[in-house]
Amino acid sequence: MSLIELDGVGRTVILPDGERLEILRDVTLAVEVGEHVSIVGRSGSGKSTLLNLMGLLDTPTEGEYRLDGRATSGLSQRQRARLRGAGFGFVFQQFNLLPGRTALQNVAAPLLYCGGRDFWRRNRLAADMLERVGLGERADTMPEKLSGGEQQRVAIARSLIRSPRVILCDEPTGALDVQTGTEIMDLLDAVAAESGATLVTITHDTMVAARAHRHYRLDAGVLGPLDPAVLVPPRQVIAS
Ligand SMILES: Nc1ncnc2c1ncn2[C@@H]1O[C@H](COP(=O)(O)OP(=O)(O)OP(=O)(O)O)[C@@H](O)[C@H]1O
Repeated sequence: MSLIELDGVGRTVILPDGERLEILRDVTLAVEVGEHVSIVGRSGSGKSTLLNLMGLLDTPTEGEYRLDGRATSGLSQRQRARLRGAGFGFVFQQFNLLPGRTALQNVAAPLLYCGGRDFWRRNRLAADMLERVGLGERADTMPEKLSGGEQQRVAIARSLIRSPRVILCDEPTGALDVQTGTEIMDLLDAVAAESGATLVTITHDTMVAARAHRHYRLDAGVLGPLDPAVLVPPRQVIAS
């Protein structure tokens, strides 16, 4: 049994003029515990839509999504929200940090609504997470005073704070230069390996994709294998 199983999944929306737009078509994908899978596609190919489905932010209009062998189609909004909060960490291109809150407050934010023990020890957990991503000294700094790479580290610390089983990354290096992007991917790989988390990375960057164990390509909403010849080994580019 796979952790994530998409079985003939589609996502169609009805546009205001009544036209049907098929964003994803017949997507079948299985992701195992601890794997790193990448999905490469051009702008508009449906990457974010696919990631949103996996993260229970959106629902398929066709097919079935099973998480840990359990069908997600019958879940209530409340059950989906609970599973999402406990099971998934998200890392986005634009960091999505709360302005006017310190790095520590940003990292602790997912624990504000979880209740129980973790609510009361949220600041200590957040400080530990910031240490883990190399920003222990910057806990009291506002995001706007941090570099792009540092902001993404804060976002990674925030994504890890509830010990997710899956980290979903949407263009995690898209707003960073190549060197900083490489450091961020090194960090993501390291923290995922340490915690045994599964990593799914969607990107248009074949160098970022090359780091995964398995690679897919999304083309106009259709998922298929990626030709390994297009993958650029990361070290080779840094060295040149
Ligand atoms: N709710 C929606 N209503 C109408 N169109 C949508 C909706 N969601 C997505 N789309 C369209 O579906 C296509 C795929 O969107 P998606 O954001 O998944 O692509 P993407 O591959 O992530 O693109 P990018 O790399 O530019 O972010 C786009 O053409 C987008 O405009």
